[in-house]
Amino acid sequence: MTDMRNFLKSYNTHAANANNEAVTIAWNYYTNITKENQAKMTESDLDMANFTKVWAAKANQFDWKRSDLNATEKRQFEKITQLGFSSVNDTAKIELKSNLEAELTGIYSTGKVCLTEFGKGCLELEPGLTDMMANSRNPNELLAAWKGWRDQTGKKMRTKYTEFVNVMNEMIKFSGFNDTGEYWRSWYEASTFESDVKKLYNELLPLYEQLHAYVRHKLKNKYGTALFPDTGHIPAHLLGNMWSQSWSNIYDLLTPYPNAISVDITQKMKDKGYNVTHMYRVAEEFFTSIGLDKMPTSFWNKSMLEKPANRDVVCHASAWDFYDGEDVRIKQCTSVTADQFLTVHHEMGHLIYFLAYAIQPVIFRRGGNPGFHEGMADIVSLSFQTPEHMHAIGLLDSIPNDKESDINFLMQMALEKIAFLPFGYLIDQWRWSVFRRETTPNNYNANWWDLRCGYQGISPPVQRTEQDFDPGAKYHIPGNTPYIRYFVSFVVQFQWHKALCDEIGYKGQLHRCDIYKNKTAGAKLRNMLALGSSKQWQDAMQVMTGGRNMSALPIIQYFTPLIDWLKEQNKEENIGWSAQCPSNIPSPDQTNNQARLSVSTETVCLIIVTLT
Ligand SMILES: C[C@H](N[C@H](C(=O)O)[C@@H]1CCCN1C(=O)[C@@H](N)CC(=O)O)C(=O)N1CCC[C@H]1C(=O)O
Ligand SMILES: [Zn+2]
Repeated sequence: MTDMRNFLKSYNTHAANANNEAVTIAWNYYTNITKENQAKMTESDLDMANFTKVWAAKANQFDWKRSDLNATEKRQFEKITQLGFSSVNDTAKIELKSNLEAELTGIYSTGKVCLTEFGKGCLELEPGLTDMMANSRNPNELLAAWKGWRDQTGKKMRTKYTEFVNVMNEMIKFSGFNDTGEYWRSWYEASTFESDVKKLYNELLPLYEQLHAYVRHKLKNKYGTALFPDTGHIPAHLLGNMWSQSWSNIYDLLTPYPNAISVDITQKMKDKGYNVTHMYRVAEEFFTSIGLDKMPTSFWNKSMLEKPANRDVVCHASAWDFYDGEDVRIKQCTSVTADQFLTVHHEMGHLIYFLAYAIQPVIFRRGGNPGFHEGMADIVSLSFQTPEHMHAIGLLDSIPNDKESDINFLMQMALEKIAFLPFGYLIDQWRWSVFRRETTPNNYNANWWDLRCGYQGISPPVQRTEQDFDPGAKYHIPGNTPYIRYFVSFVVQFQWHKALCDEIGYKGQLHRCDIYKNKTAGAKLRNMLALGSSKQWQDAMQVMTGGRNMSALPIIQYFTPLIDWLKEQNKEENIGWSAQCPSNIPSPDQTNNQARLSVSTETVCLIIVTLT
């Protein structure tokens, strides 16, 4: 027994060092994309795979399953002996997987789109193309950015991604999984996980359908019905976001009551002279106000909070744990916008989780499940965006209490949280089907768009073929980060928000609850966070909510006032869209002619005005 306990202590010390080394080498690549740093990361991946194998073999020398170790000690052995991709003995496969992932992430992170016909020069995704998708109201410009990004990223990844899927599936077989998707789903420790999320999606679909119908109606008013297919889909490039996953940036086209109060966080931040550092200080102050940790000094010295001028980096924001209980970092090409401010809170939420479970043995320094980590990253956003909180931090002059302003606020939240649900759900529906070989390279893109049209009710603004590889235009596909975690997060964060608001005795409407400065709320949250993955997530859920399962009821309760309003607005609307994508999608040259025509029309008008 003591030798097993000594083994666990020894593992813990070695694993902390091994993880710290591996994360540092990965950090060097992600903050400086070079062939040399990629090679070092591949070397490190080989070392990590070897470390995992060696220590799993040592662990299995003990008859730990039949020992009288306690449940938590046995759970440590169980996790130490889970080999994942490391079980394969063929180092060539480990190297291939590592290089493909680095190259795919590199293609994504260095993609540039030259929009000379719109006088924009060559733009990177952040901030150039992201800002354009958010702020342009010119459909031709939006189409050029939307198509250009897919041409410069996904289109260049198709062959590598096919290889990537094959090598991952070959490797994971050695750990007893049929395919990579089955391995990824095993992290949720529930044999019914796939049907559980499907059930949640169906419970939430009515909310999304109402929002979709309202937004489609408003966008038709703005852009004219000619752009919209008669199948009920919304063209993907009009929703303010490169992937149509969050619609907050087109709120100005959707405002329910323009004469009532709306919170324009971007403008307010600019008015108040916010800079990047201040955004992080404000986010940190939220967490400390509820009794959670402040950022260690090393965070400020070692993070990459702005895009460096002189080298290629992976700009997609991320949170990094260096497994020494103190060194936690954010890598983000931060700019002063509302979206970015939310991401700052998101990434810092991950860091708060890292710091809270640093008390755990290294093998347990993970979220209760990956969706829990994302839920913690987002939970503060439900308090932080309330008019109450905006007023508390000086971004709103007074707290509006009229019905119209309340609907305006709920609309803003729905454009962020309801709009996301089908997107969060479908990414891994596609990937799981690829790993299962139900989706194969000759229908990668067709199946992707079947899901995008079917679940999201959006359509491609220009014809797509199997020369394209649109999944590759979304970070998590080349970056190989599973995505169902975000769908889980968008459900559980509302369960936790309700639980925290109940705990602090809040009696108002859930969507106006702000846990800011409430130490009771922070203490309850910390109790769950500190568990890490030492317990099954259902136990952690019980700590937070008293129940053991995911539930759609809190998010439905939160948005009910808006859904009732939307049903009123949508009385004349055909709710929903056809399951298949529209058949009459314009071809690229048709859209080019449209673009030339619209530019020339503008020019002609200008000449007439000048001549008269
Ligand atoms: C902007 C955010 N970046 C991810 C995140 O923070 O989750 C990054 C990249 C992938 C994993 N990751 C991490 O930082 C992990 N190390 C966190 C952990 O430790 O588990 C992101 O991708 N988001 C936020 C909302 C929806 C989604 C999107 O933008 O589509
Ligand atoms: Zn996250």
